[in-house]
Amino acid sequence: MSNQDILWGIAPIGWRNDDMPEIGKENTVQQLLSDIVVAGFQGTEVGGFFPEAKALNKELKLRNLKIAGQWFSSFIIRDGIEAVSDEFHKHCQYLKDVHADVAVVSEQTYSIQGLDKNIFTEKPSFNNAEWGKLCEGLNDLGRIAEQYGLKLVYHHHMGTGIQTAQEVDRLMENTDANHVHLLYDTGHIYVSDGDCMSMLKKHIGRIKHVHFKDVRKRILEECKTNGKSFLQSFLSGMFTVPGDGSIDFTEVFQVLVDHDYKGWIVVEAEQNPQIANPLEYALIAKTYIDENLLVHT
Ligand SMILES: O=C1C[C@@H](O)[C@H](O)[C@@H](O)C1=O
Ligand SMILES: [Co+2]
Repeated sequence: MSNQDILWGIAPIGWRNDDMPEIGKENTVQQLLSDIVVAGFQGTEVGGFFPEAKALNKELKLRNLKIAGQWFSSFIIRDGIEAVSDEFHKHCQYLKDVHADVAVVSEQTYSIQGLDKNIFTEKPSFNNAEWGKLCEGLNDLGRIAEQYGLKLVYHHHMGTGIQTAQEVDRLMENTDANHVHLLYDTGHIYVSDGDCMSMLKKHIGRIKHVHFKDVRKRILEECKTNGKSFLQSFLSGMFTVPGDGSIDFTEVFQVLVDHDYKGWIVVEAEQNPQIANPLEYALIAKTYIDENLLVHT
């Protein structure tokens, strides 16, 4: 594997979190991007607080950084594909303008990820008609993404209708592999199913984007016992950067390398920036990657 095949990024979510815009407000885009350079990453994903394309490109160029992609909350089941397509075209145009590679899509109809509900017991499920509508709609969005030179990567997520390995299997079976790819997020599947290796091995051919999110198992168990929401769980420290939690990333990385994975691996650890200094944790992640993952390649 050559070093160019994998690009290493870190998401803005440790500095400022789109799920909770009130925390980390003091962290500017300039501060975030400069911290990313200091920590030694090659790029990031777009956060909700990022400026328009021209201004962002200038800040990126100053620091020789790249954009991997950006999250898009789709409501295909609730609003229908036509309404979503209009919005998605605009989203993809912005991503093209900032030279991104992927459009991260997550279906948010009935999602409880931002609500004050027990994230471990109250997730929604889709009925057969909703599944059909979603899969067809994602195929359409995948074709739109391609018009902008992007790959649509689907983000399975806690508290949504596509959370468990079984739900991801069904989504992969019923969408077109040419147009709908998978974003593999270690943290979400570990919290959901207690295992992150099966999904990786099963769908490695569809995985075109990766989020490295680690989980502190002891805190996960506490959050489960107390029936916490998604937001309360991450504020309690359920997630952290690779090497600081309970997931064995050497195993994960080996599978990616063995299957010649090409693309981004983005460290993504939402924590409260007032408790977990974002630059300090970015450095912990990079040191772990350099000393435990890249050392064997
Ligand atoms: O990729 C992600 C984007 C966030 O907005 C989300 O809530 C987080 O958990 C995640 O994995
Ligand atoms: Co993620």
